Amino acid sequence: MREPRGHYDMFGGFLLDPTEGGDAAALFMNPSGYTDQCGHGMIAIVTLLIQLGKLPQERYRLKPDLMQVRLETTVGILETEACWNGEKVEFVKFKNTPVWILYKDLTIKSSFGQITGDIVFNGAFNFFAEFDSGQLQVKPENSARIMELGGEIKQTIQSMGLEISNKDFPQITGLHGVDFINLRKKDASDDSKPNQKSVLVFGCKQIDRSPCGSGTAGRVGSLFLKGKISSEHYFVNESIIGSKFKARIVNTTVKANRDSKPACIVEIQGQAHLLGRTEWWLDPDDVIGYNGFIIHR
Ligand SMILES: O=C(O)[C@H]1NCC[C@@H]1O
Repeated sequence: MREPRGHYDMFGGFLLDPTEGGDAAALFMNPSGYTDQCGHGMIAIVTLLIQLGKLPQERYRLKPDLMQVRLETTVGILETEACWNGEKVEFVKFKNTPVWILYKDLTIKSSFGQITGDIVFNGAFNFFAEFDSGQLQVKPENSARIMELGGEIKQTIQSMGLEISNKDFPQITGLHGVDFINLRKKDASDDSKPNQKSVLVFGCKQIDRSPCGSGTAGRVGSLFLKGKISSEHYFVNESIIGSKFKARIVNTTVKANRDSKPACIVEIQGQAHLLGRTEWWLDPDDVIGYNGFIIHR
């Protein structure tokens, strides 16, 4: 996702042929390299596959307007359901890979002061921390501060020598991102308003524009595992630019990390829109554009 074709915060995915019985396969990437789970990318890819007619009509399996699509990812085959009205995909739901907590209530020192949060597995390892919106509000105007602090927190955690790995997916190690959360006051049974506004700083200090599908699963799953929310209601997470994902706990009896950790499965619902199609060319004489570049922040 490098310049000149992409930009610093751009997120992408390769659509690949399935090899393990799924309907399609996806490999996600950001400017710092490949990444393991991407919820907003899955919602986008399923929308694209259906709206461009890449999946046969006989896959209308559940109800006339609900299609089941199985996506192969680096964290296994993930089940999705898409609501297709014959013209557009109205929403996509997917069941995230099991969420579990690696480190609970970890306190670290930072230029912001002491910050306490959890390191959670949601397809990658992320550090989730709540911030008082009076002190640090999740909004585009604060993105430079959030980005810097996210990079600092990630570096601090990485230098602590903590074991950050998953026995179910040995290829996934280390911290992927830092999730900044502002809680919203609302009645838990109100399923329409956001429960929180959040932003994930991931990779080499990229700012997520989406509410982060896998991160929303990580946050909701860890709140459930800590006994802070029930599985009865939807949980709505709002991104830094105001887009929203809805989440709900759909399985509370799973175990993860080779059966050593209590885990849960969270279903995420969101919407994507197709923007266009681009054709890129590679000119071997173009010493800059051939490999692309990023200007680190
Ligand atoms: O939606 C998500 O899950 C992704 N967003 C950026 C980083 C995460 O992988």
